[in-house]
Amino acid sequence: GAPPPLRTCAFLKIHKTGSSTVQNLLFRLGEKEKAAFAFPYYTYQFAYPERPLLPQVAQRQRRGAAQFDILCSHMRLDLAQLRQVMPQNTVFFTLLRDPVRTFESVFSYFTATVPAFAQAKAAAAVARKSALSVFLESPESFWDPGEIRNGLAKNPMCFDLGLNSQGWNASWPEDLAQLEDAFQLVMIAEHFDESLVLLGALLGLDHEDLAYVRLNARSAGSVATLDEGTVGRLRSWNALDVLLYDFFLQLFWEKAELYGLDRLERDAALLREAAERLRQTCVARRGVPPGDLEDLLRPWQTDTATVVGYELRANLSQQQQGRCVRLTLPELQYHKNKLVHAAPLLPLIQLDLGVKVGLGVRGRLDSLFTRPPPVDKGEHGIHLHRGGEHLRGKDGRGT
Ligand SMILES: Nc1ncnc2c1ncn2[C@@H]1O[C@H](COP(=O)(O)OS(=O)(=O)O)[C@@H](OP(=O)(O)O)[C@H]1O
Repeated sequence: GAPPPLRTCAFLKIHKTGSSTVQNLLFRLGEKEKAAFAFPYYTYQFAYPERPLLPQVAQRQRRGAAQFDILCSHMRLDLAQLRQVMPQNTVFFTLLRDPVRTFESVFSYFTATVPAFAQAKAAAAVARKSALSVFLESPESFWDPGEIRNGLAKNPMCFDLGLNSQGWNASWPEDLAQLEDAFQLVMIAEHFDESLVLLGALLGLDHEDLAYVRLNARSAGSVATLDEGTVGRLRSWNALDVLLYDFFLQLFWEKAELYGLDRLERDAALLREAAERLRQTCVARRGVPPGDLEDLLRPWQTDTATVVGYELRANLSQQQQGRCVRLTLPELQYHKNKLVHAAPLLPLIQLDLGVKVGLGVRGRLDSLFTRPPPVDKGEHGIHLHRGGEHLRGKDGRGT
């Protein structure tokens, strides 16, 4: 018979954990299943790092759908609002990565745009040291916790999870318990394939559905080698992310044992084979520098990190091309594509305020990615990219 429909799900996309790879998989699945996406009305993320989620939700596909099926764009978590947007039976899941690797990646990618990092970089130029080492010598001296754009400068995973990420606080155990309760699965990037197998079990997906290529990876030259001292300083600066990760890593292995460790390894191997087949079909060259990539497949670059991509095979059939382009399509292009081809969008969320949002006209959508964003701090509490330089940067709409 027909496969069971995809379960309704919300993926909290945490920066620099491998989240674009998971998101891409959800986009492809959702498209195939004609799912109703709750996606950001304006751009590729929901008001980040602010948290007014509701007014930012728009949808496409399955016109007249009574509810959303998938949500997977960047936001800073606000569980209450997320629960209002998504139906009650939604599967919540997210992905964590080793906190040292995560922070190194966050630092490298956002050096110029997170103020605390930018200051360290300026100081480093004078001291002729690396920005990261200067930052870690005295992070407090660069870090103004009152500045929202510094959210990613300390415990970035906790920040994206909506926690108080600035330091130890009394509500921590309760916050963790709440997350454990809310998320049916917390995947671990260091066990990516095993994580996907568990996700597949949760959402009713098979190996072919779960095949992926690693997206949004930096070039080897952009990745810092970390000595032992640096690792220690990174861990102590991001102590809450370390606690968070250790907690969910343990939980991950408990889930893995319930699934059966042998079975998990077997299924992860099958998944790797499926992924390898897909790569063989699609990819001519991996690790391709941005200059060699066409616009459509070039991942967003920042001033301080080089992000590599994929060159597709030349002789693909039209059907293969559709599949392969989607497989390697970067986050911003996937969103843009959805937005541009989404006409007419449906007004979906009726705010308490009695204001209807989410209804767009085609012309406005088409220009979304070519003109500066509307700076609307206005009536409906929509704070688009307020102060979020890196966010503007990632859109490629800035300078
Ligand atoms: N499958 C898999 N397994 C392990 N690691 C992976 C995977 N896919 C992506 N990555 C790494 O994740 C980093 C990109 O994370 P995100 O996509 O979350 O970044 S972003 O916040 O959306 O910009 C980026 O890390 P760095 O290369 O260290 O920057 C990717 O290499």
